[in-house]
Amino acid sequence: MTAATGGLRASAQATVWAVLGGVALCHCINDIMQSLVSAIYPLLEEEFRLSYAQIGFLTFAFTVTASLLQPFVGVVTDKRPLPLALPLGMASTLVGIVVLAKAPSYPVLILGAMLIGVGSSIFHPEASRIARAASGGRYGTAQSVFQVGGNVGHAVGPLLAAFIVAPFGRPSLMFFTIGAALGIAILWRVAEWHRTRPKPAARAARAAEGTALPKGRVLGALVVLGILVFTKNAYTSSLSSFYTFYVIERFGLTAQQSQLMLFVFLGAMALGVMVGGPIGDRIGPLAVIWVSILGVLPFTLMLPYANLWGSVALTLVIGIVIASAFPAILVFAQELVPGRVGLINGIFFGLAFGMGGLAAAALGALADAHGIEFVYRICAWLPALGVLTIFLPRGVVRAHRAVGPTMKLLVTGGAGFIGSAVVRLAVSRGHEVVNLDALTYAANLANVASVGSSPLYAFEHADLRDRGALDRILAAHRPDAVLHLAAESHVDRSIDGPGAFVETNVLGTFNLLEAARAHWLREGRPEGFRFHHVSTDEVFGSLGVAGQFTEETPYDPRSPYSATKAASDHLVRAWHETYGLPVLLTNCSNNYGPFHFPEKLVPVVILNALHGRPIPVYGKGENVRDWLYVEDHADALLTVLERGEVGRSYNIGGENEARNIDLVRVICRLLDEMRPEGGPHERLIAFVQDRPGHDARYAIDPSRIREELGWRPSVTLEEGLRRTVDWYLRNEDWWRPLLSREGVGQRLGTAVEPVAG
Ligand SMILES: Cc1cn([C@H]2C[C@H](O)[C@@H](COP(=O)(O)OP(=O)(O)O[C@H]3O[C@H](C)C(=O)[C@H](O)[C@H]3O)O2)c(=O)[nH]c1=O
Repeated sequence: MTAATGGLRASAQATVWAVLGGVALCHCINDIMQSLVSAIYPLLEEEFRLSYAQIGFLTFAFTVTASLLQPFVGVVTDKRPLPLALPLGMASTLVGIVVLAKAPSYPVLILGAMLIGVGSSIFHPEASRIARAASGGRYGTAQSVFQVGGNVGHAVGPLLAAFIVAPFGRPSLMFFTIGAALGIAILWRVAEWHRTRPKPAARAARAAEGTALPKGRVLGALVVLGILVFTKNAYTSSLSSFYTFYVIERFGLTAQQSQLMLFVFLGAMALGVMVGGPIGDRIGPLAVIWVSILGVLPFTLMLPYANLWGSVALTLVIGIVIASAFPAILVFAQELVPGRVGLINGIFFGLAFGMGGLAAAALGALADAHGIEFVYRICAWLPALGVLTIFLPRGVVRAHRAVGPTMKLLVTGGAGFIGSAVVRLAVSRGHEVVNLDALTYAANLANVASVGSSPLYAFEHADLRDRGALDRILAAHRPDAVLHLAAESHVDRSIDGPGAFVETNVLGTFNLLEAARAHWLREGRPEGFRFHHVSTDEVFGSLGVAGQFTEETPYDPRSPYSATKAASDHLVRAWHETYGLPVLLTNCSNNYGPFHFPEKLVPVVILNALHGRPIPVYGKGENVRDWLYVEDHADALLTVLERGEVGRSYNIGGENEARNIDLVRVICRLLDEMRPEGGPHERLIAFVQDRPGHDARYAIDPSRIREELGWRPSVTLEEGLRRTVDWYLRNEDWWRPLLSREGVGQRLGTAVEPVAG
């Protein structure tokens, strides 16, 4: 790999870290103020003679306000960014602190706590969303950085309380307002950045964020995650609310010493959230949730039996382990409901605060009745609820896991169907991506709107036939690899007008090879450079009833389209043999999935059925294709790019062979279930004139990629089609404008007379 390949480019990295650092700092200041609510409890108890129940209720007043407001803030921020949210949130917390410092009575104390709750509810969802938007796909790390700010704030709160509030009394809270004013100034800068960054239209962004699981499973998984948030927060918040009393009672500590003990606990939590996110980005958030929620149980059970120093050690471990779950829970939930990050943040922060407060109030009453130790024994068992993680769907987070070192990729055809899936996945894995696209009839920038504002993404409007433009773009961006997907791809169109296919697929690939070779030489032939040509299994011709295409199958293209792809494959191999250009080739089977342009079989069937129009099946529908879910294909392409052997080709198939007619029937049945209308959709099937030279059967032998690179498709055809149909049902905004594009909805590929000229 080149020197640049090992990490993100400096500029993008600096932007990411500057924004994340700013958000974390603001979070820290905000949460220092917030944590003072519980840190001054011993003082309040002394001054106002409060019972545990009243103290619990104070926490409840703070958290109930925060939890009820946060989902609303989340919904608003999904619709449009709120540049004032962060300063406003901080300002409200600030006023709450002043009220708390001056409060003459218990009811005014409650008012102060509620004002701090309002501040938190405005602050948290939006700050977390900014962190995610700036993260360049490392969502876990972004949540960790954001949350470590909060946890450091929570830990520093008791420390300040120990040395300032405890000796000098409540009015010293005013000191903190000065620090908070400083925080607002920094926040203003972050908010300014947020306001001025390019924003994709919210709807297009939602449409572009990929598929989701069936609604029932999403809901079930969200409920489980909600219970885990409850577990984590009821546990940590009730522990921290009563910690000071617990250690005072058990070990006879002073108020100051008890605050130091609280600092150990909250400081350990800061460490926990710091490590949870990056580890989650590596091994998957689900694994982190498992380890942390279940792993904390034995340590908690030991706590009531430990001596003072044993308690300090256990407190450290418990804090680290339990807090490492939180970034992972949040990232997992965000992945479940793509495009609704604000809402999910709102619900989860709301739940986190609300559950903690509810638990504190209830446990406060219990502590009055049965003693503080009893409360501990209840808390100890809460993490057992972590067993519910077995119900969480594993597939959701697979695509978002960072793999290998990051690179700067030039992706051609990144506004197309397969290209855009590669762009989205590559950005989500932290790669920098330059999307080069000519924006011809099948391209659509809405396909990449979800990454459009990422600092890792850039777009270049250029045509492969323009060699000058290719040289300029390669010199300007200096990519570590070229992933070449741009092509005219529709077999029917190649029958009606083969010229465009020869120009783009053959001459375009030739131009790109030459421009890439010049770039590679200019850069000093970097060892890690790759030119990856994405091709098709159609180059191998047509199979009979048995057999499969291997990488050794002789080329036998039979349509103008496949002939041009075969030609470009040969060019790429020749550039490797002759000039030593480090190339990779992949030949894939038929793709399907979200963002598929409505000229190919799967979207044609879905949309014609939805409109009650005839579903055209060529010939008798007995032709067989091997169906590959597009997001699996994108994953395979990045796998080959990262680990494939130079000069080698890899066949990528879905291990899902089906006759066209059977596939069409499955889609009809899915639509009967998901959008029942009139009668069964199968009634719309119409057998029409066959495609000239229609290849009978394609089937891929995927042994090489499976055995050498360990890649396999992740979804069955039934599951992939269900996701696809669901996506089209939910994304009319995306497909509706495409219906008026040239040739869509018409029968193509029957013009066998030569075109004049
Ligand atoms: C559009 C249409 C197609 N068909 C039949 C024709 C084929 O046997 C099968 C799939 O046709 P489609 O045009 O969607 O895809 P292929 O011709 O197999 O080619 C596709 O998969 C390969 C790997 C690529 O490399 C091509 O780029 C890609 O377009 O359904 C119908 O029966 N009715 C229709 O309305």
